[in-house]
Amino acid sequence: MIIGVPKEIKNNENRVALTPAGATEFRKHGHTVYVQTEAGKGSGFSDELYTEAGAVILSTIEEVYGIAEMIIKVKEPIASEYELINEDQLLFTYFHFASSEPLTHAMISRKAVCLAYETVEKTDRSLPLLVPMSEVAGRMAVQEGAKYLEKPMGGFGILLGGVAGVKPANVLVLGGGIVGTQSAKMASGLGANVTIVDISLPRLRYLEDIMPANVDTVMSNEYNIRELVKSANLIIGGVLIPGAKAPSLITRDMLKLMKPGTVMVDVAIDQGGCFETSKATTHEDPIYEVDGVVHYCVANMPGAVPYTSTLALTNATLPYALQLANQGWRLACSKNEELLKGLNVVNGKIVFKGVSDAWNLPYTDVKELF
Ligand SMILES: NC(=O)C1=CN([C@@H]2O[C@H](COP(=O)(O)OP(=O)(O)OC[C@H]3O[C@@H](n4cnc5c(N)ncnc54)[C@H](O)[C@@H]3O)[C@@H](O)[C@H]2O)C=CC1
Ligand SMILES: CC(=O)C(=O)O
Ligand SMILES: [Mg+2]
Repeated sequence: MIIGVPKEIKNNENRVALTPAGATEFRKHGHTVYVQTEAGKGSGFSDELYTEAGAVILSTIEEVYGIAEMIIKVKEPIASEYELINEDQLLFTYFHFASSEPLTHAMISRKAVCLAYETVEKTDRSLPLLVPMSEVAGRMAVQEGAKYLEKPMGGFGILLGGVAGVKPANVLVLGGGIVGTQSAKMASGLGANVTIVDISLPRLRYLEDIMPANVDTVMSNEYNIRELVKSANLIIGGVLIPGAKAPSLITRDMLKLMKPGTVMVDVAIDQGGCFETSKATTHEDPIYEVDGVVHYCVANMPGAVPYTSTLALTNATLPYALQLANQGWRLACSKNEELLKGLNVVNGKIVFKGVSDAWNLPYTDVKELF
């Protein structure tokens, strides 16, 4: 198969979807890899390293989209890429369709085959291609939160861990999945008082068991969240209903209950966000304020730490990408349920229920397309 790796063009997105090690694996399986020049630069991989690994460097994004049967990317295509996408072309990347109606319509009209990293799902319901980036974003959420809690950055002016004789900060984590667990580990390690809320009692039970003593677990419901936001200094949003629009757990009226300078990091922004007042921001301009509350809503947080993120992401994606290249998407998806769940939009039809529900568009059972 002919594989194309474009350079990411989302704001400050320095990850790349394939490393030179991955290019070597594709070559060993008889595939041809085209990489856009400087695609790996931000992650520390020069064009020369790809060439040595057997890939061919192309100078423009148009050439990459023009030649490839499968495009491997990191982030969803942005508007300037839409017209480069061809009918039947396989796109393997994050899409987060439920947070973007224009992207959904664009991919329908391009008639491409869109296999989304974030909905590839194992039988134990884990999301193997989301996990590594959720680990990164969960950890980063605490770093970013700590930074914006500093007074000169617009925050309340509290140190997460406090010092002797002074209480630490209160950190509220919404969702105790991968993001929530990593955030809680980081924040508790710094000495903050952490509360994790989740709707899953077994998950809360597990977290209660493994977390240190400065982490509490609380059932997620409106009443409890309304109480907890009053004393929170940092709120981290990490809830997920796979493939669907995130629920708004923090409504606008709750901001009035918070202390001015409270910081809210909405990691779930890529699925539309779990705070009613969230709107996606960029690494260049990451925060804004509503009612005295600082909002950080960057949709590609791991893009800021590409050395870590590219390796973590490609460790997980490569085995799936190789299956797609070796067998083609139809055979690979019919043999592997995990990949089948990644199909979101196929040749103009929405085949993922969370996406059709998000935009009130018709749903087609993916099995009809085989
Ligand atoms: N902004 C960014 O750069 C990044 C964003 N993400 C996003 O972060 C979000 C979380 O991802 P993961 O932690 O991997 O998901 P996950 O599936 O591991 O965890 C989600 C948790 O939310 C809980 N949940 C669902 N509804 C809830 C509710 N009403 N109240 C409380 N908890 C609820 C679930 O029980 C689950 O434990 C996703 O939207 C993901 O796409 C992930 C990586 C990077
Ligand atoms: C998961 C995601 O949105 C990211 O890694 O950017
Ligand atoms: Mg405890």
